[in-house]
Amino acid sequence: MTMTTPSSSSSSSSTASCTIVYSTQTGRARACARRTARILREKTQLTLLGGTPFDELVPSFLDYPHGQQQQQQNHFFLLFVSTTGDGVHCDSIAQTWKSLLKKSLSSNKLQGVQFALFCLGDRAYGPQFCAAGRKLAVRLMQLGATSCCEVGYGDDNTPNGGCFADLDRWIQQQLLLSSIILLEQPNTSTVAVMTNSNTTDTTTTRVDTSHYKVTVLQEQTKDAMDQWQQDWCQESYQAFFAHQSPMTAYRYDSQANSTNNTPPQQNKPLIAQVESNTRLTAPDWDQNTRHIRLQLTGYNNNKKQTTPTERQLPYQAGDIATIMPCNPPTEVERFIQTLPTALQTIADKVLHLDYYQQQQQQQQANLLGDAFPHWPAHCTLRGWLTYCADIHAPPEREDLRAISQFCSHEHDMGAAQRDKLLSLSETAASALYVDYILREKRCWTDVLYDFDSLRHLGSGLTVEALLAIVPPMRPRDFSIASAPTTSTKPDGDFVVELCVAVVEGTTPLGRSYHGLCSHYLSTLLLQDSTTVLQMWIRPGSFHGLPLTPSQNDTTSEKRRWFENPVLCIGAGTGVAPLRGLILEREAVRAAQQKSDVADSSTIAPFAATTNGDATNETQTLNQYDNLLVFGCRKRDADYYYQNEWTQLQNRMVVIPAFSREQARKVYVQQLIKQNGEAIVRHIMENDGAIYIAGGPSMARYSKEELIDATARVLLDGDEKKANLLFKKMQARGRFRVEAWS
Ligand SMILES: Cc1cc2nc3c(=O)[nH]c(=O)nc-3n(C[C@H](O)[C@H](O)[C@H](O)COP(=O)(O)O)c2cc1C
Repeated sequence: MTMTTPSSSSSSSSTASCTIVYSTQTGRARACARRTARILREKTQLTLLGGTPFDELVPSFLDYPHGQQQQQQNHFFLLFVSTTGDGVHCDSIAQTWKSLLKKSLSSNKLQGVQFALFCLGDRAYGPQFCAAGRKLAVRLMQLGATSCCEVGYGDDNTPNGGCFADLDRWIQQQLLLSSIILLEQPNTSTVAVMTNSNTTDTTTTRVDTSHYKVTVLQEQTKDAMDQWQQDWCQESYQAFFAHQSPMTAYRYDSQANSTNNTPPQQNKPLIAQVESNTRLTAPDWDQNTRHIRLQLTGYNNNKKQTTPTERQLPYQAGDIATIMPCNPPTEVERFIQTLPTALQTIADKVLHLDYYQQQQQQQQANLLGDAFPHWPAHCTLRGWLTYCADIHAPPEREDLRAISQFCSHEHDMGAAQRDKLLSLSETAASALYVDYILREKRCWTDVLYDFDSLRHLGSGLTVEALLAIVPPMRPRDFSIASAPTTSTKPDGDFVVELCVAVVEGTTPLGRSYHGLCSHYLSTLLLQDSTTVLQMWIRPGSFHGLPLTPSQNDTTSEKRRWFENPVLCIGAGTGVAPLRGLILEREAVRAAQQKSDVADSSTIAPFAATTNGDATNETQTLNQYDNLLVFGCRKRDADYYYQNEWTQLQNRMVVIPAFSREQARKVYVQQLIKQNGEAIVRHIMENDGAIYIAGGPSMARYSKEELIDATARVLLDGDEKKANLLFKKMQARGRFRVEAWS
């Protein structure tokens, strides 16, 4: 996407202009950017430019045209930055962030650049709350940029709307808006009160459907279920799927060797077949958690390489599988039934979709708006709804505003429904949005069903409008639970195992709901054993850990990796990447032992290390190279992989925290505190590693207990030194957190 530079497009030098840029992993920062753009359009004279992810910004910050400061003094960048991983930046800012960190940049590189920053995050991550946004603010200022407005913080857990509630406050309550007024009128000493602050005028926010031209062909095709694999539209769907690839996904060549040659967004998904899909939780337990084994075929690694440690593996322990789900036929049919009759009748006709790139000026006017250019060129409406449209997602408030214009005036309740949809998108009605959409988990289908004037005669809802409003299907992430070394077959095929908790339940009003992707995965084998699914593999926070000795390591260095103990801490499905790490360590160790024997090496068997000064407790833990502190509810209900740990009992110890087996709840962090001295001595004194996976609160409390124990046991109570030690361990790959909400 190419942008105009501020100087070339500001309508006059006294009108402020801003370029909107965002970084997002799951789309919320983009939704915030879109909402802000709409509000600014309604309430200010600002010229809005751009509306793009950081790494697609042209010119980038660093290429920002210098020497035109006079013209640009009232231009600013409006930035929306989400945090992911353990306090790190999202993929869509990776390149920009790398460039910004270059040591060679002078401290006035961004002089004259003004920015307003809204950070998105989750306070459950503790000190890592909005870490990425805060780091960006510091770096921009180090390079001479100035912040023209107090930094805004959005927390997922803020009552009545999460990040969006915080965003509205940031915009309205004299932060962003007042800064803009000062930019527009630099000599104003007092902030003007905004007029039309509660506008419900939709003329400025009408959905522009002119990007698309849909031709309905005469052919009719019934089979939507495997439509994406049919010859007549396969290429179209593949182009759409490739565009949904995560930026950091591995690219495999035709032989599926990892390769970096394919440009991002032309990265077709891998095709997997379900080998097995079994329940991990007890049959009478209300949580359904599955162990799913996926077979990826036809990926020949270099067969000349024989030992697992030398062979190029298709993924690394702790990597992430990004799965492209599809909507179940029943939900698609229900959605179709909520559409105007004219659309229902063409649901199975072949469609040809043309996308028109708008002229630059129009593009700016439709900033962050209504054009997704990558829908498949050939499909049916039913196929599009099955594979491409995220109709199971809750509509954002801006989406409700967008569809309000299609409430038919010919329907008795048309005007009232339009006003209702508009008010649901207003800041003042955020509690209503929370009650109606979030708490009741209403998705697109539910909303279209409830607002029946949208399908009434005269609604004007067309396929073009749906293409403009409904968001594209978003692939979902799952940590890989298997060890790559033992999952790779001699012919190059490989297996990926997942541990998936199926999201399902009942809302406060008694409506049942389920999570799209976990439900999709849970039903895969049940439907049809030949079903294939599409996925990518990408690195997660545990990627690149020192698990596998490199070929250049000396024998004694190789030995060290196996001798150093590892502490894994996890709860629930957080055990998935930890299982991958533990099994991989054991697989590499076994392979190494075999090759040591073959080499007639004099290396002694891998004996457990002991510590002369140890307490009884330490001596017990010290016998094991793998410690797992695992939290679940009950031993007989959801103690995942218990049998496997039993088989490894000579090499590992599990400290389970069963939260519901006694009157008072017990969590992993309490067991870490209880065993703190033994754990810390064993891990720290043997140059071990610590990996945590699961919910952000569990991860934070566990880390705090570990730091506390390290300070107490090893550093005379000096917490600062303990914190520093963990930072150093992190830099060496010896401490990592993979947390998700
Ligand atoms: C895997 C994962 C890791 C996260 N890590 C952090 C974190 O370290 N700090 C934080 O404040 N928020 C963290 N979050 C919360 C996100 O920043 C928050 O959900 C945000 O609204 C997502 O915005 P996005 O949809 O634009 O990516 C994390 C979320 C996920 C899914």
